[in-house]
Amino acid sequence: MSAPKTLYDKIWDAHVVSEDADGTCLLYIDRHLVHEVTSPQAFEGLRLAGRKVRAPEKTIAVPDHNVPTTPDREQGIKNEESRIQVEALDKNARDFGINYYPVSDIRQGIVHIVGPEQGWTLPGMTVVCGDSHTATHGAFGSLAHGIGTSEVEHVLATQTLIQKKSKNMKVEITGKLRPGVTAKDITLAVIGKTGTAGGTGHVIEYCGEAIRDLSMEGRMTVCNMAIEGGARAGLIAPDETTFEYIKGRPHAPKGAQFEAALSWWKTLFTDEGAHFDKVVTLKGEEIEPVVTWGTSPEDVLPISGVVPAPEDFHGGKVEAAKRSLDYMGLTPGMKLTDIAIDTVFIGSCTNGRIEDLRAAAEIVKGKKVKDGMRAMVVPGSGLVRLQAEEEGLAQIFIDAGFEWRLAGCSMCLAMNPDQLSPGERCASTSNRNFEGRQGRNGRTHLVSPAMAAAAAITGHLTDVRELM
Ligand SMILES: CC(C)[C@H](C(=O)O)[C@@H](O)C(=O)O
Ligand code: SF4
Repeated sequence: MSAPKTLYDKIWDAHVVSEDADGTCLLYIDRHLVHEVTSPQAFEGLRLAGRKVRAPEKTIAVPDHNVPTTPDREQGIKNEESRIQVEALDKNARDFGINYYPVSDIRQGIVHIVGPEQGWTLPGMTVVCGDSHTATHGAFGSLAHGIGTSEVEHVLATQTLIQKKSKNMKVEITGKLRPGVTAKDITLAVIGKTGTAGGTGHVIEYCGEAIRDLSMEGRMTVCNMAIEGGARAGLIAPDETTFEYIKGRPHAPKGAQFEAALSWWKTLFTDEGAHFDKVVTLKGEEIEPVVTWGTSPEDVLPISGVVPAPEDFHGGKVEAAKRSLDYMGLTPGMKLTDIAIDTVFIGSCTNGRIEDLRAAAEIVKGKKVKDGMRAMVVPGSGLVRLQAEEEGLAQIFIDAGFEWRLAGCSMCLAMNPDQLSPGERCASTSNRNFEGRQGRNGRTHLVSPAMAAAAAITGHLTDVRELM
């Protein structure tokens, strides 16, 4: 019998084309997702070399970062740099004959939401994109790497990627989550525990009862932030929840092909006794709704906590905490629930899926957004938007005073008109709270969709359990 393998080992081994003596491998890539920010130079490189895209049928492009999300967006993009990037993608998609969802297409949205939604992302695949949050696709038990622009060109030209294998890390969430606690709280709590470097050099497999109990949407939220924990990728073994989600999607296999795929997908789990280089365990029952207080995704505390003092930390983190508190305009000892919020952003590839909007709408229903608050809901794709309208969620948000937007990355990062002004403070369902991330001198508190909704109603960071 062969040695027991992890899920990561299995997918890796199935994709190695060749291996050098030093362990550098050439990996076959099953899906290449492309957005407008990291691809222009890559396509230009192909043009200069007179090359074609090697596998256009496995290459999928969609503009997301730079697109405005206001209803008037068909009038074009005002910012020149943004407009040029999106126009370049339009042209490159046409010239190279790849799959494309332009801004005018109802299926357009954030690349990590569109891929799974359209059935491009499947278990056991290798998926790459010139974007760090490609880890999202690991929720299907696919090995999903973020890559740089020169690698984008390499994959476009050859459908392969040069990689060294990472180590195996297991993150187990045991037991059940308590009411009001979501996938976002899990993934933030994990980073709170491991730090942003905890996963460095590793691919994380998330497992345990609390992970098994999550929907595909929740699993994508968890894997999305693997990169924020420093990992190369995040993975969850596929199961009935996965197969059910995939079945019938436009690009998923059909009929006999589905059955054949299914019999392989069912082998995609970590064998009994397989070796992990690092193991982290959290108890599901002990996870509370969390928020970030600082400018790193590891600055996580339960909402019942208080703003920490620099002296609570050790080493380099003391200075970092000082700087964070200064930037965030917070005083040690202040209750987290006393932090006043002026902006709420519900969206992004972390939390812009239908389940996220349902969770937020559940809290918002019949209530009003606090006076003076700017609150927006930005569905992750045109199809999520449509579904939310059909389910009556859009109306709940609109009635409460939220702006109801078109799909895109929006206020997750300051590359489009949705930005914070200096000093503004946002409860955001996105994944990064770096300085300036949502706009120059803007302040970001990362939270779940339900927690963001609660803050929109009360005007301050709020324990969502009080509104349930
Ligand atoms: C613009 C893009 C390259 C970037 C990433 O790689 O993640 C963005 O999506 C982000 O979230 O910061
Ligand atoms: S939604 Fe945010 S994290 Fe996701 S791809 Fe867009 S900018 Fe990056």
